Amino acid sequence: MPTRRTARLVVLVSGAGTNLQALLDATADPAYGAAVVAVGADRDGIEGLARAERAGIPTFVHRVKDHATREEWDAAMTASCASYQPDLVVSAGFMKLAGATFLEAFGGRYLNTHPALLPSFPGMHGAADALEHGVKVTGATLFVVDAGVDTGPIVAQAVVPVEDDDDVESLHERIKVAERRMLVDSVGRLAREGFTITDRKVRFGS
Ligand SMILES: Nc1nc2c(c(=O)[nH]1)N[C@@H](CN(C=O)c1ccc(C(=O)N[C@@H](CCC(=O)O)C(=O)O)cc1)CN2
Ligand SMILES: NCC(=O)N[C@@H]1O[C@H](COP(=O)([O-])[O-])[C@@H](O)[C@H]1O
Repeated sequence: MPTRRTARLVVLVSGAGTNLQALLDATADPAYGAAVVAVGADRDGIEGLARAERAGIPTFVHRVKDHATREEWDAAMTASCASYQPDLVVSAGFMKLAGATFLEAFGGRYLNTHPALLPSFPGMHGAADALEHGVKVTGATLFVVDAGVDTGPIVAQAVVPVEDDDDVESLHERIKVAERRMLVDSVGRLAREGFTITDRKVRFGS
């Protein structure tokens, strides 16, 4: 990881892209230390891609159904990401699991933000699963993606309360407020300070 030049980020999205927007807003300040150089998606017509286009950031889309196999889709995602020479790839609401080819190219520098306090409530419905379980606090986790599902080394976590009258939407919105702050703070630090991973412990600094 560079600690002096501006780090190059490729951000992957599948939906609204509010986490992407938080990164785009932060990177407007050169002192942040990182720039979004491309945005990738697994589907067309999403607000996340529109946010990138409005910001003048190049985009790419690879739909699984347009590829003969999941491995070919994974290779296409890998090639498109690699063409932008990212220092970090950030999955921000990207609803596809990365395969072996992608992890071979970007393992150790592929980050994902998840709407629960991992290792509790992994998968696609972190906020709903936490609410259904009846926990009193939940939150968001930024981690370095590995071959498992939401099992990688944890970079940062943010805690939010669960209120008695929460539904999934109100809880997820509260999580997303804390999540965006955590994502922006942590990605900036990773870019400016570098990081090491030893025995699952992620530490800032090189
Ligand atoms: N190899 C990994 N890839 C990714 C991880 C990960 O931990 N390991 N995290 C994700 C994001 N994620 C939750 O945080 C997540 C995304 C998607 C799925 C999933 O089962 N997706 C299905 C398709 C669902 C759909 O398209 O509607 C799939 O990939 O076939 C689970 C967890 C980023 N990638
Ligand atoms: N398992 C992946 C997952 O659930 N990701 C979640 O999707 C939301 C995307 O919001 P956004 O599109 O507004 O950034 C975020 O809360 C993110 O953690």
